[in-house]
Amino acid sequence: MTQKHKVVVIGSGNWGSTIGKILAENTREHTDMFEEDVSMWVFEEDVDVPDDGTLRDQLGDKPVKLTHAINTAHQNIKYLPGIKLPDNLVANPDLQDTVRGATILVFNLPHQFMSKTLEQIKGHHLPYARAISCVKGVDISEGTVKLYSELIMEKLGIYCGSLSGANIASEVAAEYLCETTIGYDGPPMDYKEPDGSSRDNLIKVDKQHQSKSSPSQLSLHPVPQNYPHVDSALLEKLFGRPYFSVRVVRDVSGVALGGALKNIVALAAGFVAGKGWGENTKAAVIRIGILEMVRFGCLWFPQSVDERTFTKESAGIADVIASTSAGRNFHSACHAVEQGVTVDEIEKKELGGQKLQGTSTTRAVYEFLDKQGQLEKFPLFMFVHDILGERTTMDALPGLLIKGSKVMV
Ligand SMILES: NC(=O)c1ccc[n+]([C@@H]2O[C@H](COP(=O)([O-])OP(=O)(O)OC[C@H]3O[C@@H](n4cnc5c(N)ncnc54)[C@H](O)[C@@H]3O)[C@@H](O)[C@H]2O)c1
Ligand SMILES: O=P(O)(O)OC[C@H](O)CO
Repeated sequence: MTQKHKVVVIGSGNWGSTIGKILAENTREHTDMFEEDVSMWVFEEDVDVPDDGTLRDQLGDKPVKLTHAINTAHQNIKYLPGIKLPDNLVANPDLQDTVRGATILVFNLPHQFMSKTLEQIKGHHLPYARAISCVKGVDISEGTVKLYSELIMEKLGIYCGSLSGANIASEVAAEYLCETTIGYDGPPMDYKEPDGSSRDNLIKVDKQHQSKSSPSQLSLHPVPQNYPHVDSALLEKLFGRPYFSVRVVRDVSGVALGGALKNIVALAAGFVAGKGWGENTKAAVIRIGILEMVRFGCLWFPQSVDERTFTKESAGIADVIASTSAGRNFHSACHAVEQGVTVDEIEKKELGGQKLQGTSTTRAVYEFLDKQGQLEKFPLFMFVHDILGERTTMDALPGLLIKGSKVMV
């Protein structure tokens, strides 16, 4: 192989910076396969410098640009404070410059910002780049439901897998052992054509990744032969760390969907905790939530979602467990009930600019199910939506759980 992969991260929040750290640690260890520097696109903003002697020596005591803080102090002082980032993780405020020439794009943004970001990237990336989406959410538009891995494929015309798991960012950044799942089912003919840039050599990808409501076929440019193959072995080298155990599976949709829908269940669990109703009630909510996650996958991603992903992989059951105990969605829902305010208010007040994914996912999923006339099959998702919009109260939950205890997949 004569070429090395150029890896970039798009997004620099709590998880974006953590994944950036992992990638940069690995590109430094595998310089035979990857360029050592990893560029990270940062949505530029002015940030206050924490009252810390070393940081103040490096950055001063006036607000600074976030990119300057990351590239000087090697710390994301706003979204991942207290964690040392490798110095080969290079913050870049210019999105198009970040993706230029990159062969592996890792998307790690709150889903709210994805569509606009993809519009800005279009035409500035390599046609044969490959992508991994770490985004937890779904895109609902014109009556269809799409995963962000799909949206990336459609908007940029490049193959995209997904990464999701029980991965509370602060714990991963502190290097406490955890697992993750990567869904990747890239085209088998990826490297057969010597000239990857030739338009004549497009590869057709057929229904291996698409939801029922999306187009079933996509034409892809093969990766030139002189790059290391993007396959499960390469992905394990790029993402796996002694503290971050990676399993690669083929169920891209199941992995992405697990990460998106568990946030609705985490909100429900948080509401229960806020009421002080205890672990049995929370367990009942989790059980029904998992059934609804599986049902959603089976209904709208029947060709691709493997039901077992939800029960066997970190992207399924393990993520539900972590998120219903310690995630931001869980804590925000809990505090909202305790303080008698909305979850949106808690997000603004307590999260320091971080973005909840569960509230907008709940609203989007509800809107989609409503259009499909399928709401009654998802009583817990409906309940979370109604609590968020103050259309019902927590007193309705016991009745729902008793009804839900008879719910079968
Ligand atoms: N934080 C976690 O523990 C965690 C773990 C696993 C997966 N995830 C998922 O990773 C994804 C990214 O989450 P995160 O935790 O890195 O982000 P975050 O919640 O820390 O969000 C803040 C990010 O949004 C950016 N931002 C703000 N306004 C923007 C705009 N207009 N355009 C573009 N970007 C803007 C900020 O610069 C910052 O990088 C989400 O889908 C999340 O569900 C998060
Ligand atoms: O903090 P949350 O609720 O966004 O959850 C974080 C991760 O998704 C947990 O795996």
